[in-house]
Amino acid sequence: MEAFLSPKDSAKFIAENSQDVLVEEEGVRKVAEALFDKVSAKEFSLAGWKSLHELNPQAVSDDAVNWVFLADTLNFSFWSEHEDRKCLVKYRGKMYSGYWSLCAAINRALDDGIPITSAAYYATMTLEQVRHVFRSDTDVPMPLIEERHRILNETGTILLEKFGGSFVTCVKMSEKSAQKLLRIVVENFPSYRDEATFKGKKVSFYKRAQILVADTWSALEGKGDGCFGDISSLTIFADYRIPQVLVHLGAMRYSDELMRKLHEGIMFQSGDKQEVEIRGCSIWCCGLICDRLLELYKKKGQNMSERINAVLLDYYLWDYARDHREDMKEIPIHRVRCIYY
Ligand SMILES: Nc1nc2c(c(CN[C@H]3C=C[C@H](O)[C@@H]3O)cn2[C@@H]2O[C@H](COP(=O)(O)O)[C@@H](O)[C@H]2O)c(=O)[nH]1
Repeated sequence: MEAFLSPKDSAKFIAENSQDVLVEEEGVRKVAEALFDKVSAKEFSLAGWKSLHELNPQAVSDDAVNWVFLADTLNFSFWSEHEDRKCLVKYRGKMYSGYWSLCAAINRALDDGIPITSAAYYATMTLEQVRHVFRSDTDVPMPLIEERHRILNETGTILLEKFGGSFVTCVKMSEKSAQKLLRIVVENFPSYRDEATFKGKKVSFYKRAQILVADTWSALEGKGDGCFGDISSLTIFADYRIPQVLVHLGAMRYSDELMRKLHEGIMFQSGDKQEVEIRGCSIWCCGLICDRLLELYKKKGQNMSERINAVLLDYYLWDYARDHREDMKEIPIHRVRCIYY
């Protein structure tokens, strides 16, 4: 059976053949120049994963790795049909939305003595228990709660049967290779198989698998078992926020027909031609921004390959998108209900 192209090779093929999404070379150059001075900021650093995000685990521990595995197993589809009616989770006096509502619910459960990060627990959770743990503090529930229940049971069972119930086993098996860990995750956990067909080719994005590797690297602070020598081989994580911010910044452009569909709030299916073009071009565009950034530093005689990679660029752009919602409202997200992002 023909193998899937890697996310990087998929992105190249998609960008070369895309019709409704275009990468703007001039916009890429401008974004790289605008980010030049940001590279040394904490928002663009590995340490920012903990120092900027109070809900992320702060310790370097097995518990932190299993927390990350649970969070990224459920890290999909938080957008709401109406901006003023959405799932919110209150934790330690603060309201969280979107992806952070998931993290707040996980930490709320742990504080309540529910071992939600233990595979032995979530492998056999009932739908009612999942509804309770991930309950919203508004009347809008977290989207796709039944899928989350199915994925928890499936993933927990596999982790118990094949890896002794801990994602640390997978990390150790990866022997400090991000690509090896990515392959272990995709080969063993079906819900992470974020793949599609585009113009007859089998393409992959592996958004949750790649962010799982990246978050594991961040939780372990790039040390010990998390010292991935090939972390720069990962791409950005093709979600629904990164494309929005790339178009907002002028690095990417949608055709008039696609922009009209986005403004109408039309739902896409995972694997649709235009949805694949949005995701593939986003990955390709961010790869070019990284290349331009590295070139700008090289011209100044500085090799920044340890400080500039797609993971850190992604974290920066994702946080930027979160903090500039208002400025970006003229660029709608593309709406898909799926378990991949
Ligand atoms: N490309 C990319 N996509 C990411 C993340 C994250 C959170 N992770 C990091 C963030 C801080 C910590 O550093 C975590 O490591 C969530 N998402 C995606 O966004 C969407 C949710 O958006 P909203 O509805 O606005 O919350 C959904 O598809 C979700 O899968 C990321 O980092 N990059």
